[in-house]
Amino acid sequence: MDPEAVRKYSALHAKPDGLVLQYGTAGFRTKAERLDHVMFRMGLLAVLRSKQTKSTIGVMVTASHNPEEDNGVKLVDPLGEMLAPSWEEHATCLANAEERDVWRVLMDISEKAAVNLQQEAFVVIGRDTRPSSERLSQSVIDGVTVLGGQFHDYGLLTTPQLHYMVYCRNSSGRYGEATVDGYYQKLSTAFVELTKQAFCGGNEYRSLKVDCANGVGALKLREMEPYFSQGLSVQLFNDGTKGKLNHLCGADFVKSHQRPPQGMEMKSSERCCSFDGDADRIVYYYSDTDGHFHLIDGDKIATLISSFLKELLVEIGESLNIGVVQTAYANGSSTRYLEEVMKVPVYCTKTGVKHLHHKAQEFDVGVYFEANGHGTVLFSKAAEMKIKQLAKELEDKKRKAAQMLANVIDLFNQAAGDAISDMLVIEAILALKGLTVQEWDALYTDLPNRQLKVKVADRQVISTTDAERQAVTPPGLQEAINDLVKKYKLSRAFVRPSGTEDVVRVYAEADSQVSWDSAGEKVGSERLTTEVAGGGGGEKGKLF
Ligand SMILES: CC(=O)N[C@H]1[C@@H](OP(=O)(O)O)O[C@H](CO)[C@@H](O)[C@@H]1O
Ligand SMILES: [Mg+2]
Repeated sequence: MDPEAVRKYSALHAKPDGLVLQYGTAGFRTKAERLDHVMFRMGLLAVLRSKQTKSTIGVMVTASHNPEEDNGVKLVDPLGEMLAPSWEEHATCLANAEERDVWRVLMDISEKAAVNLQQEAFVVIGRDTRPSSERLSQSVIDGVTVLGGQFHDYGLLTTPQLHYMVYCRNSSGRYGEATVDGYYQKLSTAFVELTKQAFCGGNEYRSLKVDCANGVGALKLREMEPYFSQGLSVQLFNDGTKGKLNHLCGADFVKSHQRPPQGMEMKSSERCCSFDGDADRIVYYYSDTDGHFHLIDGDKIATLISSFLKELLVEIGESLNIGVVQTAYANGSSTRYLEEVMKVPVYCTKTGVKHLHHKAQEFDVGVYFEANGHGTVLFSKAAEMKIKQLAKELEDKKRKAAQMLANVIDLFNQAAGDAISDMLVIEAILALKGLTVQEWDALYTDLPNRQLKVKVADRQVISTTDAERQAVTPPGLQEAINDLVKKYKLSRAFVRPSGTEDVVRVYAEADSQVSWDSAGEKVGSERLTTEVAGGGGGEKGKLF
């Protein structure tokens, strides 16, 4: 650790004057050309975090579903989870430090977090396919090396693959082998084992169209296909050979526009899905015989998965508890179905995977999904041990259920939501249960809903409580929402400041198309833009 070297290299990755960025819901995200200094400094910070935790730390260079010109970076903690909140603050502090203060801030962080500077450090790095990502990940490496950290650069990876690598390395290989081949092997073996019994019924379910958002998911799915092709054939669209990343395609586009991606040839009743740009989200959809588009989002994915898991848990007859975690964006119909029909407890957390992940850890089997398709299932260590033990011991029928659960545990990415892993789980469940995509969709009917983005002068004037479902400030806002919502059946609306974009998000749902349009429009444009934004920089809220 040489202060002079840090100063010298830092100057080569200088911070643009006056630029202030914040470590948000998913790390730093902005236009790629503003991020060089942030990358270098996150390399430095990853070394400190690695020393402090005496573990391998991950750095992922991606801006997920955001436009190709953007980029971003986030750190991955030892068990493959998101960076601890206190270190998010250190990250923001370091990213915004003036050039001359960088060394001092590093020392401050080391002192506050009791980092032993003599400790060795190891950092693993992954990146998506954006044109800027290779250069920016080189800046991360510069930061790591100048502080004397060791590193392994995995190059192109999906975000969940990087989380997987970190988890593997910190569990001495118990979770799996920390290579892409290890990832492919682990998931594919579990998938093939799980679906073995399904094939007696023929192969009609076994093909799937995948929109890869022109992102890294295309490369990785293509590499992986030979490992699982005996159980599933995938046809890739938007594979990056021509279109632009996330442009008119990908999970975020499909979910927010509720229409198919460009470049996908959909025939009626075919099962299709979309990944986002870094392949940690997935949504399914199909078009019916009348040509109507049907979206199957994260809520319906959570429902399918939890009903499958609940049946297996009942079958093995152990008292393992299961819980489903959602956010305020979950469709009211999904929550009602889970609670009232399936009798599974449902919990609501703030937006952002780290909140859901944290809550899901409280259960033996914790299912969490954001409506936008980011999610996974976590199994407690005790549940995993018990299930794997029962898979060897029990009499026939119960053993089969325990074996299925054991394979499901291996198939889910326990570190992060993962489009590839979720896709394989869903395909296995549909095959095992003999469900068509329409039958899955028919589990319940979504309440019509709408999201608006509203640009306001200062989005932080809005603060919320009750897992973001109630506005606390500015005064009067919640009362106005309540008055509106009262007028419509089964309706619900809330506003919150986005953690990733400079906008306020408005959500509204109600029992008919007419109601939600007017409710959404009213909450969105009238109240927010005229009163909350205070006339300073507010634009008319528009549907997107
Ligand atoms: C409504 C919505 O989809 N919000 C997204 C979005 O967060 P915001 O804080 O709403 O900007 O980006 C997050 C990170 O990708 C994701 O976790 C979350 O679900
Ligand atoms: Mg993503």
